[in-house]
Amino acid sequence: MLTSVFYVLFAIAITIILISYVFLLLKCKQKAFVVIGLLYQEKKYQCFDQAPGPHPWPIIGNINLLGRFQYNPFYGFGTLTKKYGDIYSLSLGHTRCIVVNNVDLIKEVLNKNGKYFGGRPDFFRYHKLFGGDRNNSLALCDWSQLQQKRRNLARRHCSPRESSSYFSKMSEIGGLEVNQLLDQLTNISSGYPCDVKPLILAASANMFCQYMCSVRFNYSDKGFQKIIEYFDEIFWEINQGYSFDYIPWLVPFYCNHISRIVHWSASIRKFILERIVNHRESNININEPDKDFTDALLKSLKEDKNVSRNTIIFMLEDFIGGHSAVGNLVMLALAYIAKNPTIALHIRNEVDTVSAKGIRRICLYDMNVMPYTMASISEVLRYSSSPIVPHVAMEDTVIKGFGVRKGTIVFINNYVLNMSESFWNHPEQFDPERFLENNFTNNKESGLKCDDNKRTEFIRKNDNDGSTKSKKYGKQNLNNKLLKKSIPQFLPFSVGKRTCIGQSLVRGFGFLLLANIIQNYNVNSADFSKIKLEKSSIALPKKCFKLSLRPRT
Ligand code: HEM
Repeated sequence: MLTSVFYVLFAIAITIILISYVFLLLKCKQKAFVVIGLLYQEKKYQCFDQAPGPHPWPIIGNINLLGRFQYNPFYGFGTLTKKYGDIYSLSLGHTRCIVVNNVDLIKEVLNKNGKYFGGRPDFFRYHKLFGGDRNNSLALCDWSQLQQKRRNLARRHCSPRESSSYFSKMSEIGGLEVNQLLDQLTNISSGYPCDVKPLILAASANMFCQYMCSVRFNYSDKGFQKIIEYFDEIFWEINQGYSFDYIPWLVPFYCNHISRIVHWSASIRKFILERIVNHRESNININEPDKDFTDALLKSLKEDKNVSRNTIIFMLEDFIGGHSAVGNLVMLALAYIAKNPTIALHIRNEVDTVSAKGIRRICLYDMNVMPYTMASISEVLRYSSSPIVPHVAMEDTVIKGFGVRKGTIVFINNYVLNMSESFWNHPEQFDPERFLENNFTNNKESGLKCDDNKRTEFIRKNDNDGSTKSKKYGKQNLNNKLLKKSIPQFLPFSVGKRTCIGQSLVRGFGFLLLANIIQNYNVNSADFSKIKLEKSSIALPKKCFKLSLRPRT
């Protein structure tokens, strides 16, 4: 009896494996049918083969290859280029994917063909993170008119111009919150190792909450602490990849993990409703000018019948959640500074010069005259190579002559760009100087690598003129160094229609936190072996390394 059960199960398993294998092979061979023009007002199609790639295994496809590079899948993607070229196909489970590994291809996907690649992967996890529907999320939804509307609504608040009132509001709020953070740090800054991450996240969260919703929370508020922790968990989660994303029948094995995700996101939503939205909703005056982003959102709810209350709440959640990215980025910057004391010295020189040796705090307008500090933030972004959220082809299309079928996931490998020796000198070294230059000459024309410094005459301007000049030519500091303005292969926030909306907030609030901490503290670590910084991620685990902060005398 037992033997026959065994044979039946064995036969079922073999059948499943065979069906899966045939299915996978067929998917690899399918061609993309792409419209190439009109003939007598009829669409003319041409079919294109998919890019070649490694041979898939039944059921798992090529997941085994990524398993080998679990610590850094994007490094793994890079090594596969040696065999398959800069664009190749993979099957992850039964999902077809392409990986693009050079700057021209990346721009071909995101800029030239952005309208065809506006989708996002349909992972079960993504739905669970956003109330059962990933289209509630700004970053994980497919492209739609609603998404365009949401982006337009957010633009003014999230990408403020330096001359705008939004920018001065950011500076003011950021400065006040920095004072609160420094107060908190005095309690723990004895020079002994301490867990600074929760405080930095709380400061960042308060900057976002005040800027977007005109609300701030006490650092000792237990509800606030929990929500920051959950946001941080979600930020880590979004930056991870799991086999069950591609092999859905594995989901039941992860049900505890999934319940945790649901709990984090439901708790965040409850907090935002109870502590921010409900009160504001009852007091909204449609005739008064917008006080903040929350006002703009709530008014759009009244004015536009196509905008739902859910949309508003999830948008707020997405934007407030941006604080985790900033907090993690600042933690990373502090870790690199602790490891490289000369970097701290350079930042401190800028801070001391700008603040007349600490007479005042650093404000947002100082960004223009502190290019080394800004360069350090860029170098953290380069070195950590935060992955670009995968895109999905929304219809059959063609990239570099290879067919890409509707539903194909596109991995944009910006890690290879950030670590390429053809673009950067000694890319393995952490060196903010690579983002600085001495003059205004265009490096592209000279054929130099983007971090080669050219030494030509630079007209010295006095300090008062510095900010006007910096607006015109890029960021200039008091030592006549400039922050390089545009580096074509440096795409930490991606490009195209789905580019990051929060980049100005990242640079602004990140700068304020970093510069003011360095102004006041020497940052060190008692045990550098505990500072584990993974490549291809700016997300740190919830419990990460401790740092020693010693007040500057
Ligand atoms: C270090 C911090 C950050 C990095 C490196 C980063 C990077 C990125 C990247 C690479 C994308 C994907 C773009 C694409 O798919 O082509 C993205 C999307 C997005 N980011 Fe950020 N981001 C950061 C912080 C923030 C913050 C603070 C906010 C909000 C306040 C934010 C809001 C968004 C949104 C809403 C999207 C989705 C845009 C869309 O799909 O239409 N990000 N970000």
